[in-house]
Amino acid sequence: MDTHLIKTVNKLQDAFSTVGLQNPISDLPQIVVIGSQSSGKSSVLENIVGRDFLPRGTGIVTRRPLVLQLINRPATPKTNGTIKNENQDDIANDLTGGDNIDEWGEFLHLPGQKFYKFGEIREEIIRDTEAKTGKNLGLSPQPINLRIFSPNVLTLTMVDLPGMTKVPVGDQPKDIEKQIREMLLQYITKPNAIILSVTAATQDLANSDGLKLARQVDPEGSRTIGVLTKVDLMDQGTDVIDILAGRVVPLRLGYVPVVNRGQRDIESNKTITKALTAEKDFFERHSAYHSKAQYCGTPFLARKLNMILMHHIRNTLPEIKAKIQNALVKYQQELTQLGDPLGDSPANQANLVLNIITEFCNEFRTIIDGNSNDLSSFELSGGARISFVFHELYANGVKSVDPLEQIKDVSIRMMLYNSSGSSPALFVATTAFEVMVKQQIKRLEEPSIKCINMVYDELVRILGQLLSKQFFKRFPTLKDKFYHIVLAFFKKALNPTNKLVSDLVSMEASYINTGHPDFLNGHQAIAIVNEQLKNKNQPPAATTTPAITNGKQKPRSSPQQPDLQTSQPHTPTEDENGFFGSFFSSAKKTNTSSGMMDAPPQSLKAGGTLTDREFMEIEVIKMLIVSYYNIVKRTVIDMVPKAIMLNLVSHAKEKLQRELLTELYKSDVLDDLLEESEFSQQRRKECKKMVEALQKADEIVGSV
Ligand SMILES: Nc1nc2c(ncn2[C@@H]2O[C@H](COP(=O)(O)OP(=O)(O)OP(=O)(O)O)[C@@H](O)[C@H]2O)c(=O)[nH]1
Repeated sequence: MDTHLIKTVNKLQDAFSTVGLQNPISDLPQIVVIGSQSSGKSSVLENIVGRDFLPRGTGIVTRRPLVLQLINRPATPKTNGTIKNENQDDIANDLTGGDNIDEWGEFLHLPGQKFYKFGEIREEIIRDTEAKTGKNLGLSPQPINLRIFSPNVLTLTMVDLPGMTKVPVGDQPKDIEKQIREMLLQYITKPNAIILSVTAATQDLANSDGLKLARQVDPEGSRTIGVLTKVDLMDQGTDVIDILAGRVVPLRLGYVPVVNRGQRDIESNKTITKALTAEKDFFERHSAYHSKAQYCGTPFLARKLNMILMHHIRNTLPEIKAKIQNALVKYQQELTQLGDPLGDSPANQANLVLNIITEFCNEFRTIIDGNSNDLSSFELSGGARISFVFHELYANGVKSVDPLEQIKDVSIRMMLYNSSGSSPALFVATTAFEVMVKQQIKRLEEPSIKCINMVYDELVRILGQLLSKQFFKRFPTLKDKFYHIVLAFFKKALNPTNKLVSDLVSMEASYINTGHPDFLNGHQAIAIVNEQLKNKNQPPAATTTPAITNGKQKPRSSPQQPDLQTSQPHTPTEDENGFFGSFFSSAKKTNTSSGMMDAPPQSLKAGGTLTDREFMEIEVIKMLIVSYYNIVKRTVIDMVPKAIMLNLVSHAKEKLQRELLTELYKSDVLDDLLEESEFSQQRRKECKKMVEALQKADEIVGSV
């Protein structure tokens, strides 16, 4: 093989292996040898490879495909430090099978076994062929896979195939011709196969089986080279000049006449080197060829192949160049992101910390305000999540609190008794209403505090997002510090926020503004309830009369109170007219029966059937509670988010930067803060190495 081609490919392969990229030219065309039996295919292949390792001879010799992978590997440096010359052992290794530690063969079916003697490779091919096909000329499509490692070969694949034959002999099946054709087609149909169609010059070219088959898969002849063997065996006075001139069966890539070793040469162990010299002499001395001797013989065939391979490589170069360029851009970008290694200059360090703090805070504000560059279209982020907490979670949480859920009619009744003190009340007790509504307002503190915690969680989430930035990967200590400082800052802001929010709720509870324009006044409430009472006392219409709860209407009957719908309408007695009517009436009954006045029991409870007045009082109170509660709900839904924004979110937006600067922008901590992570240091080295290697690779590709 052309050493220039080998060197070029090696350079490209080196360029790629140093940068760890998949080598795009590893896929060089396969060279496939086809032709009639004994036309000299194996001989041609051997001459091209320059090694004597294939079984050759008369009759059918190649009976299984031989897939020969040539693998280029660098020569082992000599102990004296000089690199071995590529060709220095060329002759020594010939036929004799002399050992060369840099060249060996390996069979797929004998993994791990290295064959340094090429004669032994041939023996193994014969042994394994017979093992699979028997000794009696049988054929098999099962390939023998052989890899040859050498500094002197191109990494490419060559395939030696059984010769085409028509008449079965020995153990061969009747359709041997068809079977072989199919076997060959499998290999030559691949578009990257270069077909070496071998025909003995002693044979009629028009009947060449190899050419006919090649034309089937390559009608243009763009990848078929005609090889004419046994030119030395032609009758005196005949030659292949007409064929070479394209006057017989023209081929775009032309024909190359060669002279391989004859059977006698093989038997006398003539070396390839000697055979090549003899071939050269033959063409130079032959009267028909001597003027065109440079276009004849194995070296010219090898050059032709090299040219085709070079052409292929040139075609692949733009792709290689693009791959190198892309990788270069990628690594250069990463290198820029990693930044330069920091010098010890305190001014540099301080500047960097300042920049990181500024960038962090800007980004933090941007995320909260929703102006971030990487806005997601899949999920809510940053400020939008906080807004969701306020307007969905918190607002709905507050709206769902039912003030009457915890207020039973009996407790209202009890409260009414108690709030009127020792004198019977004249009308709806304001005190009872206020006491009850205040208790209910206090219940709004819990969802409000929960809302603060949810917003806090969102801030921590944003913090996590920001800490995943590249520069924090580079400085783990700085990242850690940021985390703790910012978290502590948020936590500190929680206290005034909690205080402000609970104060807001307390404010609501501290003064019940019955003069609020939206508040349902007592008269309206009484009118509504009176209407209900009227309906109640007119059965059966009363059965549909609802009581008002939390602004909604629901059936009034409940287990805690007598079912007013079923109790008979009654005229209130004198006793029952007071708030304590029921109680006194029952107490009186007790006293009358015992005939004496006992001390009141330890625990006194209001009981007995509700009077209409009590019913009215209870319903009015409930209605007022619901009305007032709705006003308070609206206020907290409006105010609590404002309080959280003021003391937590906006506070962070405004004051976080100062906090970070106070804590981090100090000369005595800079050294520790900016200690780079192992990862960054390592990665920078890797990237630098890659950039250098890629630049070199780019140069190499440019020079090919
Ligand atoms: N004199 C002479 N003999 C040749 C030439 N080429 C091949 N031979 C002889 O022809 C015979 C067949 O050569 P091989 O290389 O085994 O041919 P093949 O095409 O591989 O044979 P099969 O694999 O059996 O089809 C051998 O005895 C070779 O020595 C040549 O150019 N000149």
